Amino acid sequence: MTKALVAEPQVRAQAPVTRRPGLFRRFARKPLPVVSALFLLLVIVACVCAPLLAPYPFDDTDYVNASSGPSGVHLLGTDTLGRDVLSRLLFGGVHTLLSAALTVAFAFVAGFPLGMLAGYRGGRWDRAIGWCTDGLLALPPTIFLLAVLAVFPHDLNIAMAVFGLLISPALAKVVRAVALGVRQEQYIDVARVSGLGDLHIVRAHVVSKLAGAVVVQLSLIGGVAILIGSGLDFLGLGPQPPTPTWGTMVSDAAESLHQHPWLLVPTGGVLALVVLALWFAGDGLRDSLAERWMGPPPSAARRRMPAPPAGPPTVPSGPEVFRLAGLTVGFERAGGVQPVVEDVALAIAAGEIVAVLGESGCGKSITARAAAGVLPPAAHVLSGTVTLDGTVHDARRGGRGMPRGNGVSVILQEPVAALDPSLPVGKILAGSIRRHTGAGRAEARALAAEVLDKVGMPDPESVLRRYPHELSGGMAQRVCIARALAGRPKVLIADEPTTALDVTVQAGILSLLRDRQAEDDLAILFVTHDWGVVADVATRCVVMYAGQVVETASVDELFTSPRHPYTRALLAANPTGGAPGERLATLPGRVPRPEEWPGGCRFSARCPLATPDCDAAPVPLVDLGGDRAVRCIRGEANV
Ligand SMILES: Nc1ncnc2c1ncn2[C@@H]1O[C@H](COP(=O)(O)OP(=O)(O)OP(=O)(O)O)[C@@H](O)[C@H]1O
Repeated sequence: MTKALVAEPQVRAQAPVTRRPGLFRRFARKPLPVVSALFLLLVIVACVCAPLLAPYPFDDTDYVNASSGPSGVHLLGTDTLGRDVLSRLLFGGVHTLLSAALTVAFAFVAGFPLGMLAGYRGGRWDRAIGWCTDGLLALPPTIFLLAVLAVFPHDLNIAMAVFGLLISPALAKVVRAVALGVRQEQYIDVARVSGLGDLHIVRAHVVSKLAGAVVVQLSLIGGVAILIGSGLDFLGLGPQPPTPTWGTMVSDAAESLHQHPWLLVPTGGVLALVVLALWFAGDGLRDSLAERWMGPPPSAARRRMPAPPAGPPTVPSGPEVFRLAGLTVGFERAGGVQPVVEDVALAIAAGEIVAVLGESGCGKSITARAAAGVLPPAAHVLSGTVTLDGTVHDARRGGRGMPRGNGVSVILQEPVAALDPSLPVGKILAGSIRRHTGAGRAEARALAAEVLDKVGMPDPESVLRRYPHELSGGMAQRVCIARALAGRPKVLIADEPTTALDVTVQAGILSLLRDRQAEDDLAILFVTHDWGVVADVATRCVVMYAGQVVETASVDELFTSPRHPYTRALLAANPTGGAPGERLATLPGRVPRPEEWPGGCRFSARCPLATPDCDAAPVPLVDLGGDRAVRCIRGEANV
């Protein structure tokens, strides 16, 4: 069923899908990395095929031509014993490159999972892994390698594998730093709330962002390993003569430097060139990986006035499905944790849209995010419970155990930021669908097209192939809604989902949410600071001020008989309610910052009805019966 769009601009929808070149083609456009990679490939293949390609055995001596320069017989000349330099470089390369490959492999196997665990999990994992990696980095690698070689004489492979472990913290720290950053992206929070497991999120959303940094780090480690391994060979600690390695060849060349300086050119040259080529190729590969998901920045979102109310919302029905109780959330400030929302409680019935309203900084988003379990890392839930379908979950543990995706889902203010920029829409949606339905790849893609159709997306097949930055704000928000609904959630938490959108797009998204609420009996917690939106979609309203709920009521009651002076002042300042030419009332002053909250009524400094009694003691939320409650000492009298 395709819903008609409400005059939503489809400029980007009609643009042809940009086909991105694959990784190989992007890499092929970079001359220096390409030449470096080809050179490396040539060296590796030549070394591996040394028994076939080398013109002479590595220990074959030609005394007549000893210490000769390049010639037709010996392309790179001979050493002091008349051994062919090219042949020895080819045979020796196997040892040198193999030991470097072992270093890289051990560094990766040890460093990548540790860094990922520390960065993605954070907290105790991060601290514990940080101590281990710092301890490992503090070990002097040279002394350690000499000790290993004392136990396993001349076994450079074992020594370099140990070196891989010693240097793995360098990789772990890079992986941790990137994973830590990616973990804080909105699309990770949203993926978690849409029910995806950690393993899936790491595989689908984190690993791709790490690939570039890991490639560069591994190429650096590889280069350093070649140099360190050659250094150990140079000192005679590696394989013994006549077995060639690049390090022993440089050592031989250094010994005869005055008599036969040419010998240092091919031996030292190959070492330097291979290391440089490795680093250049690594950088090029990193850039090509990054280009895969770098698109033009999303167009700046415009904020406009809302559409006028479109008639009464669907009448709520059904039993309570979601309840937030005693929620207090704080942020660390100098001197301790400062609460920014306090003792917030609200409930939503199936098929009901509850709006959370208030000025900027009142705590609406923090409340919604705590309800969804997607608070910023710096936030601490000090108390509170989230009850979903009768089961109580501890909000201090992020509502751990609460069903995500098919229980609670979330959509946020910036739809493009909530979508992983490195994945096309099809993959983003299919991931959620497969998680919830167990469908195979092809089936999940077909279902993804269906879900997009259900949220009124024109030409779903084409949208599935697009990347987030190729979508308009309205289309991206529809994709977010489609993903949020893919698991058939009971509760949708919408944190200002239309604020960043154009007014016509806003109307389309609101109408879509109303449809889903009515047809799927969806309970929606809708954060907004816009009375127009409240009138348009909400059935009940929770007004917040300075971190507290100050009034709750049905939307009709709130519009006709607001009880709290703050609600009245907000309504009076509502631009959609003003008559043309009439001066709009403004709300003097500002919301006090959490550190400035007074002991009594938090609104008293701005309240026209304030008396000394208002500041005497904290004001409780008074139940007025039915849906109504108000936090004002005048309580019921406040009419
Ligand atoms: N990451 C953060 N670090 C520190 N304090 C924060 C952080 N995020 C929010 N706060 C504080 O928490 C309080 C509530 O913020 P919140 O974002 O919930 O307000 P809001 O009502 O949703 O405002 P807006 O409509 O502007 O989003 C504010 O005082 C704000 O300064």
